[in-house]
Amino acid sequence: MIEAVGLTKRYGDKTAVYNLSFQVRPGAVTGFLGPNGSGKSTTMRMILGLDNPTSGRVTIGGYPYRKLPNAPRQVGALIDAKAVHGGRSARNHLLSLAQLSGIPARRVDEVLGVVGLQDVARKRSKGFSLGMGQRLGIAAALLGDPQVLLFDEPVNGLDPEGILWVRNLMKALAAEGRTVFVSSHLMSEMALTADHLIVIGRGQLLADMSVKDFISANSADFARVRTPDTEPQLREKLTIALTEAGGQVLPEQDGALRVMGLALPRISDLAHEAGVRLWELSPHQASLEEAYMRMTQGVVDYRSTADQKAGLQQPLPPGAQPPMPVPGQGQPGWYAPPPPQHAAPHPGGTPANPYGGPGAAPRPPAGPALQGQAPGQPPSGAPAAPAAAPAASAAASPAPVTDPTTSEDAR
Ligand SMILES: Nc1ncnc2c1ncn2[C@@H]1O[C@H](COP(=O)(O)OP(=O)(O)OP(=O)(O)O)[C@@H](O)[C@H]1O
Repeated sequence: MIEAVGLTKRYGDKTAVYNLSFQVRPGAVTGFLGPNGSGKSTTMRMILGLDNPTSGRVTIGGYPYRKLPNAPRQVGALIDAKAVHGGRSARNHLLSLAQLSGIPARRVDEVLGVVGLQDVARKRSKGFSLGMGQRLGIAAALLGDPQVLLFDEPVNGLDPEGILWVRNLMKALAAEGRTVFVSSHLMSEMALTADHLIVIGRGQLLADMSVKDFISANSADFARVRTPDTEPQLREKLTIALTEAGGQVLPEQDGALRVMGLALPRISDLAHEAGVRLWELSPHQASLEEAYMRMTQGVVDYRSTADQKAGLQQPLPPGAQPPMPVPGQGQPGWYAPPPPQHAAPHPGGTPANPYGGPGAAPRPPAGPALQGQAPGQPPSGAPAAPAAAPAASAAASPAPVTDPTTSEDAR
């Protein structure tokens, strides 16, 4: 188990992580979510002893990483896939890591097979694509057959097939009873991969709950209602009737209405009483991505400006929120990792039922599980303006001897 208590990291007057407390348990994939610059990598680096906390502590199995007995066999990590000696072959890179940690050479070939790099094992890694580099980083993390695994943005640069492979690998590792902690800024990916979520914004804890609880706490049900396109006055009439009955009504981009706070039968009755014919009345559930965006919207450091001239972002009516697409998520299925240069048959996905139950009232964005300071209130020292890109690099740090992402030259 990984346990952080009051973890805080300051770089000068920049507070990267503030008073973070959480536990990452074995037997589950725990997703570590947050917008860019929210402190995920900094937290991971502190877990691995690559950065010292300004205050607070973080332990693995009760020990700080640097005091962990036989750390390379207990903890594996992918922090920066680029931190590899490019002149070495993938196999030699892994062999040198294995030697340093007393891991038998045969394990190198095993992990090369697991990540699908066996056919390019003798090629220099500097010729590797981003995705192949990620696979090599994952191979290094698996080298010691560790019980605790940390992956920082492991799907970066991977194609859809690679993303599915990583997803299934994480799940398989957790199913074996290992502790799997994986960071991402993509809620959609984490919703498919993780069992539990830790969400941070500007270095602070926003949520710590199971994916199931996150969905039920944050995915508001709503109804889509459509009146005849040919009679706009009916839409207006219905909007007034639904609003007077306590519903929240928002326009959808295609001319339909999004109605929250009223059950479907009630909407139907109100429409009937108002003499409004309906062309559509259907139950929907706001996507998890939308719930995550709402939760973190006050704590995003880097935000694009609208380019209305280019038509990239259309202005919405006053008070309206942008409607989101209804989710249709694919079902994961396990298959062996293919070599990166060969396309494997994609197992495809059966869309999950995207519809929630009708009529439930919308819940507040972060719900009861929202923890710590409110989003949008940064800790002292956290600037509201965009900061410089992180300078953190595993290669430049006093790394533990088997940190798989550390350049061998740096050791
Ligand atoms: N060595 C450093 N010196 C100064 N500031 C740093 C350093 N490392 C990180 N930061 C700052 O701390 C904040 C958190 O950075 P961090 O890389 O941990 O975020 P992140 O959530 O991993 O972001 P991303 O999703 O973009 O990788 C950022 O504002 C970053 O600029």
